[in-house]
Amino acid sequence: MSNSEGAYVTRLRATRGLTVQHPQLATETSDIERAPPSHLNHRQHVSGSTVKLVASRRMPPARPLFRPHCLAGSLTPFLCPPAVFFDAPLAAVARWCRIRQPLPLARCSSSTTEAPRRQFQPPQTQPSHLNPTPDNYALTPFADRCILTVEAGAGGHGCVSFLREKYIEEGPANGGDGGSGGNVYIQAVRGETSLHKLARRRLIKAGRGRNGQGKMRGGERGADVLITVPVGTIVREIQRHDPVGDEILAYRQAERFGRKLKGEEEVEGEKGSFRSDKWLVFPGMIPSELNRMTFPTLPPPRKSHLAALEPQAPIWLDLDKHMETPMLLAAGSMGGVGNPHFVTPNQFRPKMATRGDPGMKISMQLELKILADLGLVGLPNAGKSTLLRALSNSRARVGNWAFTTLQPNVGTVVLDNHKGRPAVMKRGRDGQLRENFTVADVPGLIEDAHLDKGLGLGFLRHVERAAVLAFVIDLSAGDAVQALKLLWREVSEYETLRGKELNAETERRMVTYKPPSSLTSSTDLVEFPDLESTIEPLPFIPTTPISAKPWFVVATKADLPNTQDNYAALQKHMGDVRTGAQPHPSNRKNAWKSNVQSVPISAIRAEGVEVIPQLVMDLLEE
Ligand SMILES: Nc1nc2c(ncn2[C@@H]2O[C@H](COP(=O)(O)OP(=O)(O)OP(=O)(O)O)[C@@H](O)[C@H]2O)c(=O)[nH]1
Ligand SMILES: [Mg+2]
Repeated sequence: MSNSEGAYVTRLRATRGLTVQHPQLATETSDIERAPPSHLNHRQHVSGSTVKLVASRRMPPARPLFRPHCLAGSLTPFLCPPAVFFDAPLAAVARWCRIRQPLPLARCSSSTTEAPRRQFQPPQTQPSHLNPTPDNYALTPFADRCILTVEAGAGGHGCVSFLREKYIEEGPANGGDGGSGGNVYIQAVRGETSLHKLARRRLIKAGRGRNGQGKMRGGERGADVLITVPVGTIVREIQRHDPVGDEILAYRQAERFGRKLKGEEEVEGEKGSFRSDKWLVFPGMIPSELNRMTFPTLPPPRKSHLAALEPQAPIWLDLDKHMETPMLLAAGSMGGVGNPHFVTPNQFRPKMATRGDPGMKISMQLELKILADLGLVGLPNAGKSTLLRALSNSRARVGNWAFTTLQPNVGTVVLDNHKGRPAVMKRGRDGQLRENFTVADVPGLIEDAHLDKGLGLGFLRHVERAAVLAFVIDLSAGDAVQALKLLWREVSEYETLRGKELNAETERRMVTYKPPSSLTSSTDLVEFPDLESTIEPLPFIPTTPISAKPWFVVATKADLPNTQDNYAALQKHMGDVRTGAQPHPSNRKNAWKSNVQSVPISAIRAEGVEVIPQLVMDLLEE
């Protein structure tokens, strides 16, 4: 790590007699040593029963990355950087600081006894793509759900204008009509893997139509917008504000029941009064003239003919296929009409035009149903991120401590780079030759993750969204069969929990059923309230049960000594599961076990990983 920007660690409050099990990697230690000086003495400030300090050039993130319960002995001021992780009770995190001195290993070694921990093993190889230093990573922004408001373009205003030429002092009306607003389209495309770009934008507006101009020139159409989302996105409408739609409804009702519309009360016959939201008048007009003016009946409210292509409200779309052409979400509104539209035998020079219609606003929740083709499930520090690096060009963060990965990393494994024969020739569901598949490396699961421990339920949700699961098991970290059982226990407990919640949710919705029209009340969305806090949670997306998904085991770190026996036991267990001698680790009846197998690999040396793409492709067809 270059030390130009300095190393950041967290200063810890001092207490006596506690153990510091030290920076685990030699690389990290040397990073700390090379870090620029500061005023702190580590002996006074490092305490706790176990702490791993890792230096990083990254500045503290703007938002907390950890939730309190994910750290044993929760840390109060919640500003943990990605670079620091504590895995045992500590006094508190005080503030950010720079380290002055190197942290000598000897001084920090244990004095009080703790539960025995795995001894630090220095890395064998030089830093490389598969054995990177902890600061060699790229954080891929990721979001799998977001709330988005789209607004179709408003129409441009009509124009009040008159012909003026030599010898024609008072020419006829020649104001052009306003242009219609831009449309909002949506398209699910291959290659997108995350909704983070949309999550950041929150509001997407199509362009407004331009106003009409003199000499009968119509306004230009507003610019359309296209929202591209990953394949497997669910779009659910939360609220809708459609002023023109409401007007059309009111107009039809008034026609049917013979009621007068707003603005027509005071006048007799067919003429209406001035409505500032509907009419535009000649700019040179004085107020008294305006008062004397009579306005014709407003033209009936209308929508663009494209509105017929909009999906029915409330919108619920399951975009699970690549779309060749975009789909219309909200059509732009119509522009206002120019003053020639109001010429009558009595009124040759009307001084009014109509304003363009306001655009429709729709608030939607977008959620990724499918995260990736392959999901890597494993205990913390098992080697998932290293495996992802070995399979793809991902630069997921790798570090020899738990919870290095805090958010899913989605990498793409290229099967065909168009430079020769594809690595694996398989056709996807759409009949096209597959060129790649995606792999999601999710944060590690720990015991009781289903009770929201560790990084909790959010990440089990990601596990649920992969088509095939790979259980990554560290052969050097104790009994591999037990580890596999523990992972399956968490996953299946989560499945049970989800089933219960789904039932409760269905019951609740059946009791408090609201017709869709009441959901789409147009008055709710005039301003943008904090939708995330106001909306009721939407129902879960039904997906295949986790235990019914195809899965296999990746036994990693097979390069380390004394791992053969562990692998042999695991292989035997897998054989037993396949033949039915042992129950499926999830203990579920309809669990998938037809072709379960284990693959021994060394991700750090990229050995054995080449069989995984073929295996995944086979399982994706199941
Ligand atoms: N010897 C050896 N070490 C490995 C192998 N794979 C990963 N490691 C090391 O194991 C440590 C943890 O690897 P990560 O890839 O960060 O593990 P992870 O499962 O992503 O960890 P979390 O993100 O914290 O859940 C790193 O120090 C890696 O260098 C391997 O095949 N052989
Ligand atoms: Mg990781």
